[in-house]
Amino acid sequence: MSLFTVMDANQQSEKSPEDFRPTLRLLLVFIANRVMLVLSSLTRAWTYLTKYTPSLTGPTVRNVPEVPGYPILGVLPQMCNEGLYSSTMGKLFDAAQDSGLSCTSAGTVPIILLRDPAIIRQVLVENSDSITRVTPDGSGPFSIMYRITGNIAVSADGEDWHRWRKGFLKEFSNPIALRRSYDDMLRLAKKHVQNMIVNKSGSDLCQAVEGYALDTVWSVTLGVDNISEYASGLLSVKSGYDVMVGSPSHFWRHYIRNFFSGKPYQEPDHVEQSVGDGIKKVLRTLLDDNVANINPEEPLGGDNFLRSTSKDSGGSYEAPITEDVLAQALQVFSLGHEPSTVLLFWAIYELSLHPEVIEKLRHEIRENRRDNGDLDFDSIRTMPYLDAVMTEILRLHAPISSTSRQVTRPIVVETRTNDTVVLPSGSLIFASIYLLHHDKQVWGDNADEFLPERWAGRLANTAESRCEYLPFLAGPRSCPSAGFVTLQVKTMLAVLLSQVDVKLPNSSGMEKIVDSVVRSAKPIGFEIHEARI
Ligand code: HEM
Repeated sequence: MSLFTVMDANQQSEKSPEDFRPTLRLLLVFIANRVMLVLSSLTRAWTYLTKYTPSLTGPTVRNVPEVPGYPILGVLPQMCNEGLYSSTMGKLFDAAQDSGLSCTSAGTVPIILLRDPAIIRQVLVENSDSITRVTPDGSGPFSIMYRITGNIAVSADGEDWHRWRKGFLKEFSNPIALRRSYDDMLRLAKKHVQNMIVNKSGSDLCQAVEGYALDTVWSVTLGVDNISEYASGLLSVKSGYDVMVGSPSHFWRHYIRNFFSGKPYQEPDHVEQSVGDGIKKVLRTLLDDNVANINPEEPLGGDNFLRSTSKDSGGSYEAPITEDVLAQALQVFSLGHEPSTVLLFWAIYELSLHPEVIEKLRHEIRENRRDNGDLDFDSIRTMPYLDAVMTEILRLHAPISSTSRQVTRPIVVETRTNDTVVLPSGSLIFASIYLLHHDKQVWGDNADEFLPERWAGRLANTAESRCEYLPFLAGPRSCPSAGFVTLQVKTMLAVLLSQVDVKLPNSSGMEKIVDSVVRSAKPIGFEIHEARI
């Protein structure tokens, strides 16, 4: 019976004081129970606070300009997502104008923004062993991804990371492997452009190019080239994952969920657990359905990334899907097609605004194509204007807008104003790739303009090693698939430009949003007009 059962007035008047005793006892037990719950919650809150926030006095970093802290950053999702990326990052970036870096705090954790390329280099490249994406106790800026997917190349350190990274470099960057994948890439680009021609128009350009990005990456990964035709399960678990990984306010939601369920901070909360289970289930089905392609002892079928991973990690005919195969498949799931999709979207968008660039590209394609109309692997990799266009699109529209790390050992850096600064252990460092690529101090007054010509006589590699240009980051933790992505996007652009004009009738005043990647806030419709060049 509930304590608060409503009784009518007559019934009550017939009760003697004795009758109320059991109810009174129950009430006292209930109150004592609540008091205990509040006390234990407060104790747990205090333990959490003192454990995960090193001091409660609010940090500052000596010799670094400060902007006001955001002690409850992220409690309100909207405030956090917009606050961090547009407002907070912008303020930090402005404050770093003279010295090249600036700081604020979230709660009591120092947050340091690196603006100057030379300082970014000192931290990300020269001190790469004093920073991490995920600390051994499971915190750090990539901890959400880590709790959902478990250890994969992007979150791992040590032996696992070495082995997994090597696998990616071999299959997604090595020129011999890229040459091998090019014919499939070209065939898939033609297939997807043909679909666009047949459909004539569509309401969402991003969705239209996503199929190509998915098919090409899984063709190299698993040796199947029509994954986009049965990818609805994959895409729906992916969208839940992207929202979570790209949202800084998720840190707080996770903190609150685990706090109330009494779980340690490092463990996945129930929402993360269910997203992670969903991803693993969909991927497992995909791998099981294509197990012959992974089997290292299967005589038929060509090489692919997961088959060679199985071979290298002791897979057999009976058990081809090893732990390494699962980890690498999860990594491809996590980063494999979304950034390339938005990159293709931004490339088509930018070209639609610049017919003069299309003309120059078409001229270069005509000069280099073979008799059958196709560009061969060597030409597409070395055509200078296509390369400049690609580099400029990656500068203006870097799909991954920022990077962050936790400092594990104090790092000493020299500022632009020749001060020496110590970045304390435990602080979070950020570099905004988006703002760096639009920084007038680095790129001049025309930094916001799409100008492939700026790359004439300027090497992307040099800009990258100076940390002025970081679409794929630089240093030991840079993207190991940059070679693949560049070829993938160039191939699609070359096929599109050879066959069609793409018009985007409603794209003016486009707004961007930032979650795990930078994308258009609204779907952008398109029209396809055949064009023979
Ligand atoms: C346009 C497409 C892509 C862009 C712009 C891109 C960019 C990046 C960036 C900026 C990072 C560093 C992230 C950070 O530390 O904050 C990264 C890491 C990584 N990317 Fe990519 N990426 C792309 C596509 C891919 C693809 C297709 C794959 C796999 C098939 C991939 C696999 C990885 C891996 C494994 C890492 C971690 C590397 C390590 O820690 O050693 N990326 N990527």
